[in-house]
Amino acid sequence: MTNEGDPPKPPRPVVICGPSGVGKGTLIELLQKQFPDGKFGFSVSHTTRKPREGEVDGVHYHFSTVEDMRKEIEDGKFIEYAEVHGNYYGTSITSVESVQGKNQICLLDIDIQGAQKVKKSSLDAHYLFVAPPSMEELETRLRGRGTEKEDAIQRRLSNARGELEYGLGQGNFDAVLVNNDLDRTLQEMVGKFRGWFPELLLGK
Ligand SMILES: Nc1ncnc2c1ncn2[C@@H]1O[C@H](COP(=O)(O)OP(=O)(O)OP(=O)(O)O)[C@@H](O)[C@H]1O
Repeated sequence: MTNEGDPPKPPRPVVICGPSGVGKGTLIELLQKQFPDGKFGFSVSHTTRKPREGEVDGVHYHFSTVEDMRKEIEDGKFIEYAEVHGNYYGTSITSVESVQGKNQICLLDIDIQGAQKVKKSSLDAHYLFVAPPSMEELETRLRGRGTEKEDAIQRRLSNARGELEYGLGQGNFDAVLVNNDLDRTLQEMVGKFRGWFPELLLGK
């Protein structure tokens, strides 16, 4: 029950999942460019992996250490966390709250393990899965990005099979997009968002 004096309820967050290299980061960046007036905010995850070239602490990730993250996890500061490809990744309560506090649609770019935990949390989110047109194309993108060594690429590709199976499973996501042509996928994504947030995304 909401009373007149209550602050407005923030928009529901959107969890965006998909195998590494499928294009989640690229799509989120383009989405934010299409709506430059701050309709969307990005929940900045924590990670213990090393920053890639050009990645900025507090913008792309909060770069942390295994020791610090374990402590904060124990202290209950994370909505979800997971060990992926040998590193910890997690979403802190504060990072989502700081976006919601600005009344923005909070975007969470997280892996399947994380999404499953978010589903069990009190965060009432929409779930979007991004799939590659094929495993071959996913491999091409991962290699083309040039940010991982061979063993990391292999690990990501082998994880991708299980992720795809879950992502494409009946009822696991509210929407599934196949990221073939980037521009088209972006427009499909915008279409889904318009359906979920009609009043927020009017006329854009
Ligand atoms: N539709 C597309 N067609 C061709 N290349 C694409 C497309 N979408 C993204 N890419 C390219 O694929 C590579 C991987 O994209 P991106 O880094 O956004 O993936 P990601 O899903 O965010 O990966 P990670 O989970 O590892 O961060 C990038 O080099 C990007 O430019």
